[in-house]
Order: sequence, then C-alpha cells, then structure tokens
Amino acid sequence: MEGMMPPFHFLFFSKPSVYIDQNSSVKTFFSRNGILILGFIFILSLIALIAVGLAQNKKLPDNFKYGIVFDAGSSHTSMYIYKWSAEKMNDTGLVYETASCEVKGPGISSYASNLQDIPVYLSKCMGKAKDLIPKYKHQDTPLYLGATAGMRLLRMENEELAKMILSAVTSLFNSYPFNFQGARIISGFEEGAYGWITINYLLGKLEKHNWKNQFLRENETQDTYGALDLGGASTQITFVTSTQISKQFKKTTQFRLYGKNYTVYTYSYLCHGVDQALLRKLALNAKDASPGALMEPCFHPGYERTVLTSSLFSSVCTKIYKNWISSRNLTIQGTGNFQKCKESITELFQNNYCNASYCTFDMIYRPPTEGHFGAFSAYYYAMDFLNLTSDKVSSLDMVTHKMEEFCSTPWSVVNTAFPQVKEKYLSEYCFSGTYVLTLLQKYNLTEYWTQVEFMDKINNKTEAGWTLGYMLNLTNMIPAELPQSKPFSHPTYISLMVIFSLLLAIVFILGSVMFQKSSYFWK
Ligand SMILES: Nc1nc2c(ncn2[C@@H]2O[C@H](COP(=O)(O)OP(=O)(O)OP(=O)(O)O)[C@@H](O)[C@H]2O)c(=O)[nH]1
Ligand SMILES: [Ca+2]
Repeated sequence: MEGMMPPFHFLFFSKPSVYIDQNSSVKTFFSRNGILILGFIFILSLIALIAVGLAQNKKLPDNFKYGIVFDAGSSHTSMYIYKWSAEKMNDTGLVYETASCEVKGPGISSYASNLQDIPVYLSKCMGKAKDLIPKYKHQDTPLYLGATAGMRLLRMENEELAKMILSAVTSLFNSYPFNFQGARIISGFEEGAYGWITINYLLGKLEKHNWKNQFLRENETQDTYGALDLGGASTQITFVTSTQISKQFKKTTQFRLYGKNYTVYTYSYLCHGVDQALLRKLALNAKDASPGALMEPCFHPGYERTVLTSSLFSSVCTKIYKNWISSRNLTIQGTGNFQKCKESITELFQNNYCNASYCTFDMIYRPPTEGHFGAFSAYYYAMDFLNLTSDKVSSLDMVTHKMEEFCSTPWSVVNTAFPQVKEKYLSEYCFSGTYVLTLLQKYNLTEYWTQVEFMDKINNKTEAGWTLGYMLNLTNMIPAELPQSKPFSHPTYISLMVIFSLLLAIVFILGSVMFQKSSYFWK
C-alpha cells in the first residue's frame, strides 16, 4: 500500500494514516503539525484580509468643504455658499451651490454716501452663512467678495469712495470667523473668463470620463460653451476661438485645464448692461422730448413713469448727454412698439460690422463666434419670463412676433396678469427682451438662435455666473494637468487582493500536501 494516494480527508488534518512507515513517525509528526500551522495561518490571514477590506471600504463620515462668494453687482448683491467633498476636489463638476442669499437693498456702490449702513446691509447673509456651515469648518471656509460693474463705474468717478466701500466690507468680514480672502473689484476680463469657467465646469465640458472611467484625451473632450452674461451695468461675451488673433488686441487668454489648452476670447462692455442701456436710451431720447413728456416705445401703452432728468444723467454712462437739458420732471409714457423700440436700442451700438475674420461694435475687435452659447443673468430673466427660451421657440421670426404682441399689450392687462411680479421687472420686460434680441443680433448670434441656451441654475443647483469660477480659480481647484486615473476603483482593488491572497494560500497548502505525499511515494 506504500506510495498510494492518501484519502482526501487527509487534507483536513485526519489522524496520521496507516500507510505511513513506522520509521517516519517523526517526519509525520512534523508534517502534520506543519499543515496545522499553515492552516491556522491561512485562516488568520483570511480573517485579516477580510477585516482590512471591510475597514477600508467602511463609509467614512462625509468630509465636506465650503466656500463663500459675494457677488456685489451693480443692481444688487448676492451671496453663494459652495460645497464639495474634500476627497474629490479636483474632479470636475463636483463643487455645487448649497445655499444662496439675496442681500436686501440696491448694489453696493450706492452705499458710497452711507458707509455706516454696510454692516447692516451684509450681516443678514453672513448670519445665514454662519448658521449653515458647521462651526468647526468656519476657519477653513474661504470667503470672498467680488464687485463688478457698479463699482467699476464708481471707481471711474471717485476712486477714494470705491476704496472706502471695500474697506468697510473688509473690516466687517474680518470680524467673522471665516477665512476672509479679500474684497476687490474684479475686472470685466475676469468676470467674463470666470463665467466661462463656471458654466463649462458645471456642464462637464472641461474633461470627461468614458465608460471605462478613463479620462478622454485632448481631442476627445466635448466642445465648450461660450458664455454670455448680461448684468445691470455691463455685459460679457466669452468663447473659445480658433481665429488667430493679433496680440495687440489683448482680448484673449490661455487656459490650461485638465491637460488641455484653451484660447478664450473675452470682452466686457461697460455701460451695455440692461439698466445702463435703458438709462442711456432714455437720456439720449430726452433731448427730443416735448416739455415734460417722453414717448417711449419700449414701455407698454398706458404705462407711465416720472423721473427727474438729473437722475438720467447721474451715471458715468450718460454724463455725455448732460448739457442737453436742465433738470426737471419728465413723464415717460409707453407706446408699446417693438420695432421702434428695437430701432432706438440699435442706436446704442456703434459701427456694427462682421466679416469672415472679425466682427465689431463700439470699435471693439471680436473674432466670429463659434459653437453653442450659454446665456445667463438678465438674458435668462427676460427670455424665461417671456417664454422665449430657445428650447421653446424655434425661430427668430416666432420670437419677433411674440415680442411685438407682448410690447403692444396695454400695461393694465400686463399688470393684472402678473400681480406677483415686481413692478420694475414687469414694466421693463419689453425693453429687456428687445435689448437681449438686439444684443444677440449685434453678436451675430440670432442666425443661430437654437445654439443659444438660456440658463439659470445648472443641474438644477448652481447658478450660472462668475462666482463659482472665481472661487475654483482662487482655491486652485481646477488642475492644469489631467489627474492620473487608477486602473481599478478602490473596492475592486481590495476584492482582487482578497481573491488572489486566497488563491495563493490555497496553492501553498495544496503544494505542501503534494510535497508531503510525494515524500511518501519516494520512500
Ligand atoms: N426679472 C428679473 N430681473 C432681475 C432679477 N434679478 C435681477 N434682475 C435684474 O436684471 C438685471 C441684471 O441683474 P444682475 O445680473 O444681477 O446684474 P448685476 O450683477 O447687479 O450687474 P453687473 O454688475 O453689471 O453684473 C438688473 O436690471 C436686475 O434688476 C430677477 O430675479 N428677475
Ligand atoms: Ca453680474
């Protein structure tokens, strides 16, 4: 019987078999105990591996980070609180808006003559930030305030006053427990560029994963969206261009994001925001007004608004018209005529021209527009209210027809139909809708109506605007190079480790058994 295969239950540490030679009892003792020890080590290793795997994959308490940005615009100030997972901060699209707060009152530039009111103005939203962000995160939460066109205009008029407003904000924000990073006037160039970053980051256009969770390479990324922002005092247009632009124009910037280079054209037209445009239009037309009255095609028939003419000329954007009339009361009377309204708005743009290699109005060089555009702020407010967003209305003719109908509707009818809408907004939708169409036409974008998407909150969460891009940039949250992707996800890695360790252990035990068996065989 010597040399025969031992029964399989030998593997399970049965008594030494009867096949064993009496002389080899010492050897048998060692081999049996060796297998016992190996088996023990095997079970221990298995338990350890499973424990490591489970511990590693245990859901960790959420480690979120927060950032606060105040957008101090010309017409009003808003606060946005952003939130993201600390582990995934370099992925795209993962930072989102978790809360926002509308500061009650006008734009911050109107506080030039009452600086003492700035703490009251901002403290309600700051209180909200303190309540919403967990206390132990306050010190790590960056806080920024960026002021835009309203403050740019004030700085042109009185630099000292603009500085005093920012100092008042700085001393207030320094008294809060957040990591305050400064209050400043951002340039129109930054406003356009950060708006472009925001929408492309949120739309996932900067880098993409394919189905294997690998990053797509340079020429495989999706086309980016151009960004159109229409504020109260300025408007920005920003898009990636393939046109070779002479350096002298200084209107482009290079971004390297997630390993890809972008040549981005951006320009901010000061005084072309919707409030300043209306003021310029009224100031321009006031010279031809019969004493005390101004007929206005951009307001509904039956609408009346009385203004002091000096208020029309108080802005830097309208000062050039100042000498034409002395200050008096002026009653603006709506006539509700879309075509006339459009003609009068067209007068606000000078020298519109576009050929194959460049376009311009107001003598500003612009390469021809390319691709899709996301239009936000006042573009969205007007077109959304009028139900004229490009996904609802397919042709420019339809838009024109609807605008003609809306502008000619008597004010009493409009006012009764929308009692919940603020009078300022409601009375100006005919003007702002017409202004949006004219501006898009000046950009040569109305021919491609369906390529303009009017957007508000992207992914139903995060408002389109410059603030998110500003914070992403200042916190270095968008890497220049593509992050290296790992071949396996963490759970897959742990599972594979367990399986292969098990296999190794089994092979090892089987090997020792076989070795032992073969030693019987050669006896
Ligand atoms: N209909 C409507 N209009 C709004 C709303 N919020 C702001 N506006 C108006 O839309 C215009 C543009 O507003 P914003 O985009 O906030 O402008 P801003 O940031 O204050 O101005 P800039 O400094 O030029 O960027 C202004 O005339 C506002 O009064 C809104 O919710 N609905
Ligand atoms: Ca703005």
